[in-house]
Amino acid sequence: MKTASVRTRIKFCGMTRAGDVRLACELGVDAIGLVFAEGSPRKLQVEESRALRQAVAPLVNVVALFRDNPPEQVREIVRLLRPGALQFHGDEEDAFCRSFGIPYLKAIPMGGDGESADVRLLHARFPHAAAFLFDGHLAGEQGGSGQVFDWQRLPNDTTKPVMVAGGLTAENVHGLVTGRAPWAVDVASGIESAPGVKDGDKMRAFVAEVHRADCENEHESGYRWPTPGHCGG
Ligand SMILES: O=C(O)c1ccccc1NCC(=O)[C@H](O)[C@H](O)COP(=O)(O)O
Repeated sequence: MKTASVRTRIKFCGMTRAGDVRLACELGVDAIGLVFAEGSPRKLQVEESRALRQAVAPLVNVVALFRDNPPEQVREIVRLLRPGALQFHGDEEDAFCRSFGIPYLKAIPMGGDGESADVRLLHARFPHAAAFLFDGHLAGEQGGSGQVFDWQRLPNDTTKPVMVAGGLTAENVHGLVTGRAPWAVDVASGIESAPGVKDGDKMRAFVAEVHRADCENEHESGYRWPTPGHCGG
């Protein structure tokens, strides 16, 4: 898979507190995820989500997450929050996902002992997806499950950006980034002390480990950041 990117994008998902959002932005994450999926312990009411939206720093992307929500609900969230991307975790098809006029990320459940993701099938089924998010949960189950899947099953040949989620932590994300170099990593439970309650130390450690892995990839690829000392060299 090895993406030709010098920096792995980071998304922190399932934010429920404005202070956590502010810290995530200070740590330099690329996106924060706000969950509107029914039954999730991280699900937000519209008013809560508006307060979180206001805590997001400029240039940080907001992703709204859904799992088979009715279209009018998605439209209402889009109208009120103006997210930069939508993320779908249910049985939504391409026509539905793209109908809101905002780039969409399609979550692909990788839980269980399945085979490698079939890229041709995914591209045919979701031709307008901006990226695929390979996530550790089982088909039909909620995201944010904390379950890791076998990263060998990630596709090598997709032309869309690959995002990886599922049980990522500061302890294992370095191995993922150096081994597979995905476009982006996505984490919810691995930076929490309880569902929806982010832990500042875990957030810091996660970002630091992604950065450390990016620097190792940099040395391997021969790329050099224009800023001296960027990777401690
Ligand atoms: O986080 C949730 O509760 C959730 C519920 C329903 C659909 C998606 C959900 N989260 C999606 C994410 O993007 C998570 O970051 C991803 O599933 C990874 O979660 P984790 O394994 O806990 O890091």
